[in-house]
Amino acid sequence: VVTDQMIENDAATTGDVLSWGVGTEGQRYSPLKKINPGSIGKLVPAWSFSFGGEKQRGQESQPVIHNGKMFVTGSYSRIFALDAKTGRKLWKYEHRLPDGIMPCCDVINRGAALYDNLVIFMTLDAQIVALNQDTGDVVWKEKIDNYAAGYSASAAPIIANGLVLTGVSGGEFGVVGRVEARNAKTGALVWSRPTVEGHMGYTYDKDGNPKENGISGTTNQTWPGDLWKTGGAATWLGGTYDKRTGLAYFGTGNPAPWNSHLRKGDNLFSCSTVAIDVKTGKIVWHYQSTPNDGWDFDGVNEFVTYDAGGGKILGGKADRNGFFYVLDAKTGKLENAFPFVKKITWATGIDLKTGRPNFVPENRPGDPTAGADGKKGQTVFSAPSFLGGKNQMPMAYSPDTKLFYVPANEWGMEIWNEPITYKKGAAYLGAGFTIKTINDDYIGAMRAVDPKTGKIVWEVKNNAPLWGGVLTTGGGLVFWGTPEGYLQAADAKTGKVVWKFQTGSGIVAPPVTWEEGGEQYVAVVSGWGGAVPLWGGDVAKKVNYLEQGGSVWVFKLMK
Ligand SMILES: O=C(O)c1cc(C(=O)O)c2c(n1)C(=O)C(=O)c1cc(C(=O)O)[nH]c1-2
Ligand SMILES: [Ca+2]
Repeated sequence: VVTDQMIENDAATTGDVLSWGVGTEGQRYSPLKKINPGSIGKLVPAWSFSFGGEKQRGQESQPVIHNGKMFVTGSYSRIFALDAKTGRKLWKYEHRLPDGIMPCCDVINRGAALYDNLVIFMTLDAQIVALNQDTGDVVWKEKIDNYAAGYSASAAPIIANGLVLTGVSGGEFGVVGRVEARNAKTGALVWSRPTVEGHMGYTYDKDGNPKENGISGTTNQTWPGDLWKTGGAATWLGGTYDKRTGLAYFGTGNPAPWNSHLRKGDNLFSCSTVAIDVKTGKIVWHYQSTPNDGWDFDGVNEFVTYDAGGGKILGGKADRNGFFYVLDAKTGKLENAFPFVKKITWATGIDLKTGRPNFVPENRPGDPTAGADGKKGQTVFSAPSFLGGKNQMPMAYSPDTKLFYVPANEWGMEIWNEPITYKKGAAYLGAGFTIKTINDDYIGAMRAVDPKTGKIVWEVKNNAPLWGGVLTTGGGLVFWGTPEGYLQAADAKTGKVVWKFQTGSGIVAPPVTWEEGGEQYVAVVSGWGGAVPLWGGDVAKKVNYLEQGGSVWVFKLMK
C-alpha cells in the first residue's frame, strides 16, 4: 500500500512514481542515471500499449507506477492498469460520461494519484473516483460539482497528509474556482477553499455537515458589483505540495469573463498562485501575476518548489503571461521575475518591489462600450497568445544543474472584446481572437532557464507548439515529447539532442522514469490533442498533418 511517507519521499525513491509531478513538489526530477548521454544510444522500446477504441483525443496523462503496476488515464475519463514490465493489461475502467459535458479544451485527463490501495482520478463530468489498485473495482466515488453549470475536471489529484487535493475546471463558463481536500481513503470532504475573493470556505465534520471556515479574502473589493459570483479562477491544472512548508500550491485561471472592462479591479484570486495550509484549508499567501487579466493569461501554471540553499525554499512558475516568477515558498515574497519568451506586449516587466506588472495600457484589448458601434472594442495584437508562453505542459527542475526546463511557445494573437452577460452553462468570454505566428521557423522552444539570473542557458526550437511536459534525471538528461511525435532527450547541460524516437502520434503528456529489476525504464503517453487543434486557428492548420492516437510507450536500454 502507498503511505503518506512514501508519497513524501517520492522524488527520491526510484522504484516507483506515486504522484503527478514525480514527487508532489513537482520537480519532475529522478536521480536515476543508468540512462545518460553515454548510454542513451541503446534506449529502445520495451513495450507499447494502445488505449484502443474510437476515443483518441488529447492524451495528456502522466502515468503513475507502484508495485510493478502502471496506472495511466486516457481521454474520455478512462484508466488502465498495466504490468509495468511487460505492458500486459490488468484491468481497465471506463467512466460513463453524460452528454452535455463542457470541457473547454478537449476530452483530456492528466493522470491519477495513488494512496493506500487506491488509484484516484477525476472525470470530465466533475466527479472523483477511487478504484482498487488490484481489481479496478470502485471503492468510492463523489460528485465534485454540476457539469451542466460548466464544471469539469481535467487535472491529476495530489495527496498531502492523507488528503486528496483537487481543483476544478470551468473558467470559460463562469464557475467559481476552488481547491478541495477529501479523506483519501473514504472520499469524505474535509475542507473546501474557493479561489475567488468574497466566497466562503468550509470545513466538514465527519457527518458531512459544513462549518464556515472564513471568507476567501476580506470582501469582494477587487470585483465590481456581482461579478465575483461567477468569477472563474479555476484551479484546473492541479497543484503541488511541499511537506517542508505544509503548503499546497495551486495556480488559478482566468477571471470570467475574458472582457476585463466589465470587471475593473484586480479580481483576486484569479491568475495567481495561492498557497493553502493543508491542515486548515486557509490561504496563507497569494501572489497575483496578472491583475485584471484581459488576455486569458490564466495563471494556472504549476508552482515547483526547490531548495535554494541556506534553508531557503523557493518556488518557480513559468506563467502563461510570458514571465517566470521566483517566490519564497513559505511567504510568497517575490524574489525574481523575468521573461522566458522573447515577445511580450502587455507589460514591459515586473516591478520587483511591488510585485506588479508594468502594464502597457494601449495593448489591452479595448472596451466594447467605447467602440463606434458599442459592440466591438478595439482589436490589439498581443504576445503571448492566450494559449500562453506556457500552458498545461509541466516543466522540470534539476537540483544538479539548478536549471528549470521550460516548454515555451512564441506566438501572438489578435484579440478584441465584445459585450457578454452570464448565462449558466454557456460560454462566458466576451472576447474573440485569432492566433498568429511570430516566427516562420518555430513556435515551440525547450528552454533551460536559470532562476537566479533569468538567463536562457540553452534552447531547442520546435516547429509546432510544444504541448508535452518535461522530465529531467540524475543521468544529466532532459526528456520531452513534441507534437511531431518524437520523444526526445537532450544533454541537461548543453541542450544537445542525443536521442529521439517517433511514437506515431503527437505527444502532449509528460514522461516519467523508474527502475525495476536493476533496469531503468522511461515512459510517455502519445496522442495529439488538447487546446491547440481546437483553438489554434491557422496555427493548428500548420500542424494539421498530425494524427490522433492513444498509447503509452515504454523504453529501456538494450542489453
Ligand atoms: O479556465 C479553465 O477552467 C480552463 C480549463 C482548462 C482545462 O481544464 O483543461 C484549460 C483552460 N482553462 C485553458 O485556458 C487552456 O488554455 C487549456 C489548455 C488545455 C489543454 O489541456 O490543452 N486545457 C485548458
Ligand atoms: Ca481558461
